[in-house]
Formats: sequence, structure tokens, C-alpha cells
Amino acid sequence: MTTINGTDIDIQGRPHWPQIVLTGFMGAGKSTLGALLARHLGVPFYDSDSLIEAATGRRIADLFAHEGEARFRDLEHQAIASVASQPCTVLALGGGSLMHPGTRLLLCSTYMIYLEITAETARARIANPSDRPLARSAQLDELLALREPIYRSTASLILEAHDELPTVTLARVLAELPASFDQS
Ligand SMILES: Nc1ncnc2c1ncn2[C@@H]1O[C@H](COP(=O)(O)OP(=O)(O)O)[C@@H](O)[C@H]1O
Ligand SMILES: O=C(O)C1=C[C@@H](OP(=O)(O)O)[C@@H](O)[C@H](O)C1
Ligand SMILES: [Mg+2]
Repeated sequence: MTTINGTDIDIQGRPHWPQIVLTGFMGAGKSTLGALLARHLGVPFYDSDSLIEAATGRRIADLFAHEGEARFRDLEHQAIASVASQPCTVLALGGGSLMHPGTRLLLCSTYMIYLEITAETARARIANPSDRPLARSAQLDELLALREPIYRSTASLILEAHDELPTVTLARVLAELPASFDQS
């Protein structure tokens, strides 16, 4: 038995799964689904925003406001580097993480799931943008258009994630996971 990030996992008793990484735009459900998926699979869960907040002791909005986006991206890269490619774990990225070429490189051997939503769904889900400084921008459509090719080209699996309930999306993710993730 091995303990990773507070979760006991029997690595010897199961296949050597690659890290599962959730990508996509703000509001796609990466953090919500990542936690549900990790719990379902019985493996540790990491969220890049939570890792940054734990490492700095500061909120994401505060870092954007006082340090700027470039510094935030450096911290994000470091946070992801600290857990990148750990087998038998689930990692939810921030919506802008993959715009950093070094971060893309760190994650190139993972199983990456792109949760695809429209800017309209993002707007509807981000009712309170105070925690997401970039969601305040009127240019959400342009930002999504800029990032979409990166999400698409790095993905191992692309799933539309417009369901009303995260549990419905979870069931669809589980149905699409390759047989190599089978726990039996
Ligand atoms: N089908 C769904 N899947 C995931 N999250 C959903 C879904 N429907 C609504 N949500 C909600 O959308 C919001 C954003 O989810 P979150 O997991 O924080 O997204 P992300 O981490 O991709 O920005 C949350 O309030 C979540 O409860
Ligand atoms: O898209 C982005 O650039 C960001 C997405 C956020 O994470 P979520 O995608 O989990 O909302 C968070 O990292 C930060 O506000 C910046
Ligand atoms: Mg998130």
C-alpha cells in the first residue's frame, strides 16, 4: 500500500495507470469532475489552482491582481511540475495551464481528457467571476477560440460537457475510458 496525497492506493494490485488530466475552458467542470472521478477510481486528486493556493497561501484572484498573469503562469507551471505525470492520480488543470509550452511538455505522457463547452455554457456556469479574474473579461469567446486548438491537439479523449449534472458527465467519462483503466 502506498499513500499519495493522503490517499492509500494499492499500486501493486492494479495496472500502472498513467495520470488522468482534465483540461478545458473555465467552467467546463474540470475541478468538479476531477474530484468525482478520483473518488470513483479510488486514487489521489490534485487541482492546479488548489496547489498554487496551498504553495503561496494566497487566493488566485489576489495573485492575478497583485502579481499579474505572467507570475501566475510561472507559479502554475511550478505547481503542475510538482505532481506532473504521477501514475494512478487525477489532475484538474486551470483553463489556461496548457498555454504554457513547458507545461504541455510535462504532461505529454498523461491521459488527457478535454471537457468541451461553449463560451455560452462557461458564462452560465461562472455565475460569480470574482474567483476567476479572466472570466470578468468581455472577450470570453475570443479567449476560448485562442485556446481551443491547444485543448484539442493535446487531448487523448474529447467529451462534450454540457450536461446539467456533473454525475451525468462522470458516467460518460467512465464509459469512454479505455479498457486499460479497468480496475478488475
Ligand atoms: N455537468 C457539469 N459538470 C461539471 N460541472 C458542472 C456541471 N454542471 C454545472 N457545473 C458547475 O459548473 C461550475 C464550474 O465547475 P468547475 O468544476 O469549477 O469548473 P472548472 O474547474 O473547469 O473551471 C461549478 O459550479 C459546477 O458545479
Ligand atoms: O482560464 C484561465 O486562465 C484560468 C482558469 C482558472 O481555473 P478554472 O479553469 O478551473 O476555472 C484559474 O486557473 C485562473 O482563474 C485562470
Ligand atoms: Mg477548476
